[in-house]
Amino acid sequence: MIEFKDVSKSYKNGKLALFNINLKIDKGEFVFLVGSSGAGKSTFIKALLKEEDVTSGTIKVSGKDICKIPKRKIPKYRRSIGIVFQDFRLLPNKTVYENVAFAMEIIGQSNKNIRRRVPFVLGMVGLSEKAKSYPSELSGGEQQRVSIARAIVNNPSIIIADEPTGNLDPQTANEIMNIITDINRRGTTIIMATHASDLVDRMKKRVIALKKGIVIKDEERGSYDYE
Ligand SMILES: Nc1ncnc2c1ncn2[C@@H]1O[C@H](COP(=O)(O)OP(=O)(O)OP(=O)(O)O)[C@@H](O)[C@H]1O
Repeated sequence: MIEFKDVSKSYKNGKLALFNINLKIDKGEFVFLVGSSGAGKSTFIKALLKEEDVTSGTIKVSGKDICKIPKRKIPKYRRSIGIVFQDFRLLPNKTVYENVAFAMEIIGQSNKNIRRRVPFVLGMVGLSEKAKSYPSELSGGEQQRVSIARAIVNNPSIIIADEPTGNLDPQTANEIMNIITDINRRGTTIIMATHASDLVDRMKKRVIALKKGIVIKDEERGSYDYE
């Protein structure tokens, strides 16, 4: 499903952020991406989203070399991936329902589909009762649930979660992990960058550790430690 082949990335200032990355992530896998600050996690994610071009090597997603996607088709490619951020990034003037519906509107889904699908995903993340609330009326955990609903509403085959529990207390973080695990069980590939060592150790999923842009560990049922 995802394949990095000899991928390196140096930024314009000469900083080498990824070096010779070779890895495959299968459909339906759950992968933690770990490493200290500056190790290259964000660059890895940006390369996958085509927000940054790599300097050399190829990245294939669902059999397609994403380096070759023409500019005008990049938005369509990005929409095949759901993204969850640490800081939620909800639209403050839209309700919970409208935030999720908006993700369907921008890809031209019919009102009929939207009316059917949005309540379903809000149910999946346990937010049916909050459909009419605004983000400012929600707890951090609830806001993250909305952002997860928005990420999955168009049925992406991959979800990228960049430190999704970073702003949440431990119990709320656990609830969010349960939701992400549930989405993974339904067949969605999950790539989650995190510093939450306790979560990584408990989940016993594949762990890819980066250090100075190099993969220093790639373990099935792995643990957080990477030194
Ligand atoms: N736009 C940029 N221009 C130049 N250098 C950059 C740029 N973005 C990142 N870097 C550098 O590339 C390296 C990898 O950064 P990256 O943001 O990928 O790390 P990270 O593992 O995501 O860190 P964090 O956990 O703090 O988010 C760092 O040395 C960083 O300073």
